[in-house]
Amino acid sequence: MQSPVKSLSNSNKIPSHPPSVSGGSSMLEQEGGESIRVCIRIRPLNQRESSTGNSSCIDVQNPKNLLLKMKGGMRNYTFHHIFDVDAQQGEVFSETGVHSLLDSALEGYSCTAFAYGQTGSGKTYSMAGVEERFGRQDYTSDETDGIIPRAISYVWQRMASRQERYFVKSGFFEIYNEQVRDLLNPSSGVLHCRWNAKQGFFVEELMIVDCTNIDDLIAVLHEGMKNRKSGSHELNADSSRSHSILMIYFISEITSEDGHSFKRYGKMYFVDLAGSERLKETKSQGDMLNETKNINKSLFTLGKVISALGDKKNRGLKPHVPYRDSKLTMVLMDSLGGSSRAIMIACVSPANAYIEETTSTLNYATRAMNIQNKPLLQVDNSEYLILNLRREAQLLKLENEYLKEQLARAQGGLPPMMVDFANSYNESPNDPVLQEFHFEINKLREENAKLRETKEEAEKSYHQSMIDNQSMHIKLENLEYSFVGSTKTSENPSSGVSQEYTISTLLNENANLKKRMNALQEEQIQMQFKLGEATPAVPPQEEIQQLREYNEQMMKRVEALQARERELLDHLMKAQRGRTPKPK
Ligand SMILES: Nc1ncnc2c1ncn2[C@@H]1O[C@H](COP(=O)(O)OP(=O)(O)OP(=O)(O)O)[C@@H](O)[C@H]1O
Repeated sequence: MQSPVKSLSNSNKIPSHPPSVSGGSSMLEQEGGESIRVCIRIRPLNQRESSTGNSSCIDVQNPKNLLLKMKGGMRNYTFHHIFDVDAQQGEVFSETGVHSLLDSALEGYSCTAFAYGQTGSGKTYSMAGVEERFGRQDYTSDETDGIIPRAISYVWQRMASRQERYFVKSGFFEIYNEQVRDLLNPSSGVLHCRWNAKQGFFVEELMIVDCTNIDDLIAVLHEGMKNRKSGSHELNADSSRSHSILMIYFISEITSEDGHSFKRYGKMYFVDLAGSERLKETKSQGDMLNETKNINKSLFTLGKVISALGDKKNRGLKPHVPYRDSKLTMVLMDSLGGSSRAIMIACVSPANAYIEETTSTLNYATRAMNIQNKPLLQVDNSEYLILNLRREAQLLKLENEYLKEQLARAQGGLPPMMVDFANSYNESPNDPVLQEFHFEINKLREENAKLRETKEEAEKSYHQSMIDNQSMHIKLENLEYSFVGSTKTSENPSSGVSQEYTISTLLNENANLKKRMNALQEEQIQMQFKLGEATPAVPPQEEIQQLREYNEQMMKRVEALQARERELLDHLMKAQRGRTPKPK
């Protein structure tokens, strides 16, 4: 496909750093969704309006607030951005945030920019530029170019600066009198709108062309604009009588260092809606009257959809949204309350004669600000696989860090919480990126197994300390028992009195030891209780060390007691034989 358009003039050069979409009022909502960014554009009063004595009924306070001068007083409106009458096309392109949408489309998201407003309010001018220029063979780009030609130029520059390889495809259709028509292949007649789980609503048998360069895409725009249904009426000599939808698909192929590639499917829709108009104002008759009725019907359905989605009462609920009531709302389903990122440009005339239409547009736009979308990345299956593996690797890394941290704190405890990764992924695909993930996961698994082993050893050593304590306790019990026996023996009047002091000292010593052993046992029970809990409680190294030292101390005391016992028994025996050496 050839086009006379080569590139945008220097005066229209797009800034290299696109402005943030969020600006002051964030596009991202706390609830996890993303609201539609709504901008208002006020066009200048036209000649007809000025000559009939109209004045402006809109007072722009600042880029976010405007006052509407109504009969009963002023009404304040707030939007994400307001373009006053003197706003230039380049400014509209940058401040609407279309840049950001295009960048998202290149990342694999679905995005939509749509223009809404009364007939003659500047929708086509904002979206495409001066309509009549598009049919001309000598068309060259200039500053009247609207959002779409600028977007094409911008996105082509962006693609050139990115590493990924992109395949660009495009289609252009219109909805006229509730019938879908292919703007690139008008002879194909009426097309059907179908639905499937993967794509949602889509136009069946629509011509989709490959665009290998910027000119191909510009040519799609020109061809479609030329074929679009238009008519002349009281309010607009070149009025679009249909809703037009230009679709641009960006299929990106990302190639990793090892040569593996996977795909992302991003798309950008530009929707130029037919005007919302009052029949009496347009003075439509015949076919045009029917068109106007149909336009209003589909816009009425769009209004119902916006109301259902934007009504704060419906937040968190699943209200009935009448998407299926019109072709327009069917094809916009994904853009409204779906998985797209979206921008609405609501165009208004400042003329006080149209204050009713302007009020209606501003109210419509206000409701649209409440719509929450949940943008989703469109990727192919292998990408999902990689994302899952990445997640798995991340979990293993976390486990690994946890184990290391626990080991650093202590040389004991229970095995950590286990995640059953073994069954979570059964495929062993051949491609290198996936293999690399498997390799990394296996490495982490091995490392984790080793860490667990070390922990188990530390745990065993801890348990051994416990067992030593217990056996020490038993020894002490036995020793105490033997002393109690000795005491009984010492009560024998023939045994003498000098040993009384030694026996009571030993008994005191034993009682103290027993107390300490009970305390130790108590500690041990608590430790066992801790170990039995779901959350692994690892006894700190310090604690184990203390237990060991305590064991050693007790061992010494037991040995001392045993020596004392031997000495005492010896003393008692000698005393019985009539020789009574003094105890030490
Ligand atoms: N901001 C603007 N600055 C200068 N001219 C404008 C501006 N907006 C619109 N116009 C002019 O006003 C006329 C009507 O605009 P346009 O065709 O874009 O309206 P529309 O909303 O698309 O109408 P319809 O719904 O009937 O197609 C055109 O001649 C257009 O060039």
